[in-house]
Order: sequence, then structure tokens, then C-alpha cells
Amino acid sequence: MFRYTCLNPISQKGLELFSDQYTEVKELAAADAVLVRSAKMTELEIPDSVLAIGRAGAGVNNIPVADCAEKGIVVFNTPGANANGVKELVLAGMLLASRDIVGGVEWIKDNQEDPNIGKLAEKQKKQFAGCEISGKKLGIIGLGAIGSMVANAADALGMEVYGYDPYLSIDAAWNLSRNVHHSKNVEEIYEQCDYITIHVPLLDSTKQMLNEEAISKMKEHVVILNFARDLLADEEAIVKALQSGKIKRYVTDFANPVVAGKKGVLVIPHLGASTAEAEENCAIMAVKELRDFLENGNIRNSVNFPNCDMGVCKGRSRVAITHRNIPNMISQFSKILGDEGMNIADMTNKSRGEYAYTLMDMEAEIPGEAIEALESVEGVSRVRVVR
Ligand SMILES: NC(=O)C1=CN([C@@H]2O[C@H](COP(=O)(O)OP(=O)(O)OC[C@H]3O[C@@H](n4cnc5c(N)ncnc54)[C@H](O)[C@@H]3O)[C@@H](O)[C@H]2O)C=CC1
Ligand SMILES: O=C(O)C(=O)COP(=O)(O)O
Repeated sequence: MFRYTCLNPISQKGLELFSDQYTEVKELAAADAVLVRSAKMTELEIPDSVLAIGRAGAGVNNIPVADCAEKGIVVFNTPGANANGVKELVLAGMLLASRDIVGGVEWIKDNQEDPNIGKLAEKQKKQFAGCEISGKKLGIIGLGAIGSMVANAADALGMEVYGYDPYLSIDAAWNLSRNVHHSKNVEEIYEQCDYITIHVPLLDSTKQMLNEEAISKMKEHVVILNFARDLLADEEAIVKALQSGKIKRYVTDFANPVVAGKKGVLVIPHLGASTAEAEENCAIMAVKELRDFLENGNIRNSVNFPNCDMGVCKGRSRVAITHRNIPNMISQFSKILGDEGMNIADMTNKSRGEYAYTLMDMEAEIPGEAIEALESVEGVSRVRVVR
């Protein structure tokens, strides 16, 4: 029996994939697994009883990923599952920034009682006129699941697309339209583009990337779109550049007091992934990842442990060990098990940075003493008998 808790509402389409071996609990302290969207887990005390966290979405800056790795808690996300939802909103953002649709709609609302509204609208519409995106240069910083979709869609709409991503994955590269111009440095994006959209994760290395210096390199009247995270930009500097006219519009999916209500800023209340399709895709992927981990010990799409897949346990028992990626671990594990007279039927060891994961199928049940001995190995964070 496994227990899970949801820290945010999670689509029923995903939750219904939990078998009758699972029950939902309210308390984090009672849960083996956690499903979460944007709830700030960095402010929570995560109990040792938690085995895994499934982020139904992409960004994991709300989860203390490194602390979890240290404790042996495996954190998953759902790569690409909400990318199309975000892509569509970015396109909408570009259009909203180019034509004063919001101003026009508000004007209609304000004049709704006027019996001559039709005539009046024809007279007034010139104040809401704008420009087209076709033929303009779009710079995309980060060509992952979202950035690459935005690139292809913008290309199809007639934009000249520049992409910058020094860590571009092979999959993303294959999916990218050949018309996308490969920018080898981000300065080219700043200097050349009329629209700049950012799609990188929030990391120490990307925080405040769009700062005063970056803005100073940009073209006059540039439009900046931020559907990734507000902390990627120095928004005080952006507001200043909006006031001076250097930036034409800032479209952001993240509300905060710095940008809310400011002239030239279009703030959307974090709706990028709020579509029925994205919510379902994310929930389904997260639940499948958690189930495979809890039931088989397999890891797919973790952000703090390596991928590891041994299928379904065919031996008598399976043990999963999270540990530090240091020498001599495997030999210590096999000695402990060998001393107990146990034969390893199958095993996999994978590493990722400072951490590693070992899965072992045994021909017999593992005695409690052997588990305790494995737990006491220096560098082991967690030993779990999966079966
Ligand atoms: N507004 C919303 O509702 C949503 C926002 N997001 C945000 O968007 C971010 C990106 O999402 P995905 O595209 O799904 O992630 P992804 O992991 O597929 O793509 C991120 C890309 O950024 C690149 N990158 C990393 N550091 C970079 C740097 N310094 N310069 C240029 N490129 C760099 C990586 O190589 C990768 O290709 C997420 O981390 C999240 O913060 C994601 C989904 C929904
Ligand atoms: O997936 C992401 O990174 C998002 O920002 C989406 O957040 P949400 O699941 O809508 O709270």
C-alpha cells in the first residue's frame, strides 16, 4: 500500500491512474509520494518518510532539489508535458504586445452603454493600431521543450527566428526548423531582435540574466516576453527601461508588486500551463513516473538522480539504494550481501553528478540485518526494499 499527497490540485486524469494499492492522504508527514505544481516546497520541512516528489510541470525551483538528493528523495518533473500550452500563450503574448487588443477591449467595455458605440469605435480605433509580427526578428533564449516549439511556430508565422542555447539537447536540435538562425552568443539576440523571449530554467547561472547590461545591448522599442520565471529578469531595470521608451512592452506570466499595474507591462497570472491538456499531460506523466519508482524502483525524468530502468522485478526481491557517487560503493554492497550468502541476480548502478543509484534483484529475500548493514555504509542515504 502506498500513500500520496497533492500539494496543489492535480488533474483527475492523472490521479485515476493510481491503482487500488494507493490512497490519498492530507498530511505530508503521512505520504510516501508527493504530487505538486507550483507550491513552495522550499518553505516546508520535508519529512524523511517521503520517498519521491512528482512535479506535474517543468520548473523545479519551488522544490529543494539538492536537499532532496542528499536525503535520497527522488524528484521528478514532466519534461515537455505542458510545452504546447506555454507556446500558445507566448504567441498570444507576442500578438498582445504588438497590437493594443487589451486597450481596445477595455475601451469597448468603458463605452458599452453608448448607443453609437459602432460609429464611435470606427473613429477611435486608430489609437489601438499596432504592427504585425511577420517579418520581425524573434530571439529565443533557451531552446528546450518550450523554446523549440515557439521557434517553429514563429517561423511558420513568418518571423525571422534567432535561437541561443549553449546546452541544446540532440532531441531539441532535431525538432528545430532549419530556418532558425543559430546564435552562438546571447549578445546577438540582444542586438538583433525586435522580440526576445526567454525559456531557460531558473538557476544560479540564469538568475537576473535580463539585467540592465543586457537591456543596454537591446534594440530600441524591443518587446521582452518572460514565461519562464520572474527572477530571470531584473524587473526594476525593465520598468525603468519601459519608462524611458527603450523597451516597448514587457509581457510576463508572473505577477509581483514590481510589475503589476506598471505602464507597458502585460501581466498574466501564471497561465502558461493552465490548459486542460497541459494539466492532464503533466498529471499523467507524473503519476506514471511515481508509480514506476514506488512499485519497481525505476527512475525516469528525475532532476536529481540518474535514469535507471530494470523493468519489473523477476527475482525474489529488489533493493534500491540512493547514495553518493564515490568509489567502492558497489564492492561494499556486494560484500554485505555475499556475506549473508545472497546471490545478486541482476543489478544496475547509475550516477549523476554527486549522486548515484543502485538497483539489485536478489534470488532470495533480503534479511533485515543485511538492510541495516547496507544503510550503515558511509555515503548511503536510503535503502528501500522495493519488493
Ligand atoms: N509559465 C508557465 O506556466 C511555465 C513556465 N515554465 C518555465 O519555463 C522553463 C523552461 O521550460 P522547458 O522548455 O519545458 O524546459 P527545458 O528543460 O526543456 O528547456 C530549457 C532549455 O534552457 C536551456 N538553457 C539552460 N541554461 C541556459 C542558458 N544560460 N542560456 C540559454 N539556454 C539555456 C537548456 O539547455 C534547455 O534546452 C522552465 O524551467 C520553467 O521555469 C515551464 C512550463 C510552464
Ligand atoms: O511547469 C512549470 O514550470 C510551470 O511554471 C507551470 O506551473 P503550474 O503547474 O501551472 O503551477
